[in-house]
Amino acid sequence: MSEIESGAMKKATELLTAAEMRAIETAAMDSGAVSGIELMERAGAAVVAAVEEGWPQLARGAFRVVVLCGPGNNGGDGFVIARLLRERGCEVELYLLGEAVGLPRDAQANCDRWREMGAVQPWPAKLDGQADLYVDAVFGAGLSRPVGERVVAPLAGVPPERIVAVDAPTGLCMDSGRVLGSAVSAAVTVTFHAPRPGHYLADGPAHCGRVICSSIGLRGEGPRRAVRVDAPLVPVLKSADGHKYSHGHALVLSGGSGRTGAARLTARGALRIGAGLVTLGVPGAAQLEVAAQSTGVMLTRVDGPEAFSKVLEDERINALCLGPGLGRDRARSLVPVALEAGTRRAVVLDADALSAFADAPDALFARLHPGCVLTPHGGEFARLFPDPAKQLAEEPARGPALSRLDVARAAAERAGCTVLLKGPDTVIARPDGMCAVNAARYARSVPWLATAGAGDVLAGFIAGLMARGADAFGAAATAAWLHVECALQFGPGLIAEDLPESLPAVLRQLDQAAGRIRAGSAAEESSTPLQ
Ligand SMILES: NC(=O)C1=CN([C@@H]2O[C@H](COP(=O)(O)OP(=O)(O)OC[C@H]3O[C@@H](n4cnc5c(N)ncnc54)[C@H](OP(=O)(O)O)[C@@H]3O)[C@@H](O)[C@H]2O)[C@@H](O)CC1
Ligand SMILES: [K+]
Repeated sequence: MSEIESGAMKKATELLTAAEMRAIETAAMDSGAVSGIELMERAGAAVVAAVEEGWPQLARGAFRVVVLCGPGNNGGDGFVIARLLRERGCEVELYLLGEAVGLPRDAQANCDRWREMGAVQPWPAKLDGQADLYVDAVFGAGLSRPVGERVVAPLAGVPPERIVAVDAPTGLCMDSGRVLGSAVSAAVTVTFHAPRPGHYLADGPAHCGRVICSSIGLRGEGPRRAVRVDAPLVPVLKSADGHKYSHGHALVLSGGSGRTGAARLTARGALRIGAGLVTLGVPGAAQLEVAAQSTGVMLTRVDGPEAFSKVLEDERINALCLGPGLGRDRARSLVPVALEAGTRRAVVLDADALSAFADAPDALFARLHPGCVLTPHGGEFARLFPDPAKQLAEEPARGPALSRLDVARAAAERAGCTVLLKGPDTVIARPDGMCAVNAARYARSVPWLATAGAGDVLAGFIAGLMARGADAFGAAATAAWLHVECALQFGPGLIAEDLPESLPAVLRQLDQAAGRIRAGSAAEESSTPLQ
């Protein structure tokens, strides 16, 4: 079920890095609100609750569990889980990586409690794979270096459907979703307080299975430097009193004859998302072709930079999109004109408008402003930002590993504008470091969105929202979220043309969900008992 159907309408969920989570835990403990041992007990209990839900056969008895504990507090959670499952009548075996001497204090205390009911066995070379459940409590937030084969070997032959991971599957970096050395793959990953970027980025989803985020009674929030997008961040439903010009005018620049399809998709996207007017800027030779294929979109002739400047004398044109099917030569001559108006005009640069500047990205960056959005896929990103891309491609030597958030942030700072780095884990970064992740993962997985022209529509969605007055970051994050919702709405077999056409159904659901919330609050208001 897509999240808009849930009616929850929460716009975004904070994603905490391991260090941010540690700071919240430490602050709570320092304030005296809770002790480390209490947090560990709650964490263990949360995992047991998830196990009871996911493995209902536990309640029927004769349930055999293997718990693998590491040398830190993740292992400490493992001792709690072992004890609680034993108390529920399970047959529990526990193995510890390393020696009990040297465990952190809270983990040590829980190790001692476990010893009153069971043995702590030395690390096995392999396991028989016959238990009903395996608990991976080896490493979590403290993963500091690549994991050796010896660590993951016991779980090597165990099917992921029988593994529950505590906080993260061992070997997965929670900040980046990257594997350090080797990593466990689990059916369920239970994390605490707030999800982490690594549950959504890179390899995270392939290793986590399903993510359950459980409260352990902490109240603190992090610095909100990264969020997962759960709903539109900017208004997408139109108010009743708008006029077409109050919804802006987007101009999409097209390539020449035979290459106008991409820009037409972009324009359609901008129109569907609610720009008041959308015009395609087309070279003379392609005018007939575009006129024959486009309805609802206006046409204007733009042969070169001079004609483009002339068209831009119309101040009502407040958002531009250049790149889809534009051709690199045309991009090189038109992009500087598009950026001349500075922050007065929103500018979305995609595809050819990015590749055209691969040899001289600094010339492009010098002209960009906070009203711009760059929408590179991985290859375009590497051409414009070779240094961060190269660092990201290197095998991580220590944890936490460099993440897609880190490189998108670096790119946004360098470019001085919003950067949307495409992928199933699309990252949108603002120059001040704020990031949003639009995760097409887990229940929002849409492999059929990898289709020609889908990116052109996304650029149109962004330009359309910016024409309507949205800020660059909010427009990009919202467009990315809606793009995935459209793909979910349509389902397999989707082609790019279907994306704009799926938008009305998505918007209708948002409208209905908003209506439900309004109706809900009205009901609450009127629920005072009658006198
Ligand atoms: N704080 C709290 O109150 C709460 C915390 N909670 C739980 O604690 C977890 C975080 O605990 P943590 O910080 O102790 O880290 P953890 O993941 O156990 O690993 C650290 C140990 O592993 C070692 N090590 C690392 N990588 C390695 C490698 N590749 N190969 C070999 N060794 C390696 C590392 O060694 P070192 O780097 O120090 O040399 C160190 O000994 C968190 O995920 C959550 O489950 C919950 O109970 C809620 C309350
Ligand atoms: K773990």
